[in-house]
Amino acid sequence: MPEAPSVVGGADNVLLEGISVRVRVPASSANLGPGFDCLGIALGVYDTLTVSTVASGIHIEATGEGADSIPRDERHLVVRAVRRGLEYGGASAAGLALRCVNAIPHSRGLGSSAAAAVSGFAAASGLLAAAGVREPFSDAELVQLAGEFEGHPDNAAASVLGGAVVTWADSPLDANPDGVVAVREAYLARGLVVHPGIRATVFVPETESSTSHTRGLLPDTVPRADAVFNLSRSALAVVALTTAPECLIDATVDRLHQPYRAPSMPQSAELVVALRERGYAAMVSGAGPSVLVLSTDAVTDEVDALAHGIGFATWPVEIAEGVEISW
Ligand SMILES: Nc1ncnc2c1ncn2[C@@H]1O[C@H](COP(=O)(O)OP(=O)(O)OP(=O)(O)O)[C@@H](O)[C@H]1O
Ligand SMILES: N[C@@H](CCO)C(=O)O
Repeated sequence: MPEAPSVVGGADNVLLEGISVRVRVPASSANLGPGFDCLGIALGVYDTLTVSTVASGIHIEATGEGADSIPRDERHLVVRAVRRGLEYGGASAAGLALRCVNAIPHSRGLGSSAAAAVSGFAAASGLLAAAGVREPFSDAELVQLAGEFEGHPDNAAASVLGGAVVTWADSPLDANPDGVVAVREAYLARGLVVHPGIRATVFVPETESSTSHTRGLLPDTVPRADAVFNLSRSALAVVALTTAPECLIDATVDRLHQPYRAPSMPQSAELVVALRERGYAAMVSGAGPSVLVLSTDAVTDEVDALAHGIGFATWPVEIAEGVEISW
């Protein structure tokens, strides 16, 4: 089993002013139907971020998605991830200047918060490397750091590694005098080689949906038949994504989360049904309300018009490479 990195560190090195790093991070779609919390795919919609060390304070210039609503101080998700990443690498910065150009829509099931976390840790990695403090973080470290920080390693791993991913968590057990306890969740991931014929289309509504709200709609226990159903379909999803795209329709049916979330996003549920009736492997993207189609053919104009009629924009997107860091 691959080793998860250990999250330790301090803030021994204060980085000099004038170090800059640039990051480009893709959006992602989690679950891919049945693979609740364990499958994801990177999508070619990108946030770009430039982070520079400055003498003091937090300076944030943001354009694009979320620019009107995100905080411009230490509460900013990317700032928090950069700070945490520097701490993990044994350093700190007196001040940070961020330039964010955001194209990933927020709260639509396209992994914006995971991408923000990944971009922050990737920026910290670049700053540490540019300053000569340490080697850049490995992909495994980025998955662990961003997964732990943001809570959705299925999104985070896709944004780190690109392509499609399988993620899993492991809680190593530690014996202490009071008994055996789980010490810490380790987040691990492996990439899949996506069949070259598969393309992605996302249908994005104007309406937002909070992931924490729609997670709260899920039951704590499910019928065994539904669990078995999803086991077989998520195993099939790995086959369909890599070697058998003709199985995508069967491989993207889910009984663990979409049925429970459907009442909170009726248009998404309606669009998934309409697309599947037309032969497309359609599913809610992550926690919704966007809808993802994986197919070998482009969607038709009729589908585009149908989606538009119920408030969704049609975005054909590439299956993306993972995060890029330059300094
Ligand atoms: N680039 C960003 N910069 C700062 N904050 C961000 C950024 N992207 C997302 N966020 C924060 O994350 C929130 C969205 O998180 P949420 O988990 O609800 O949606 P999501 O990540 O877009 O969807 P999902 O996790 O279902 O794919 C935003 O409201 C904002 O507070
Ligand atoms: N697997 C998570 C993804 C959230 O982005 C969910 O469906 O809640």
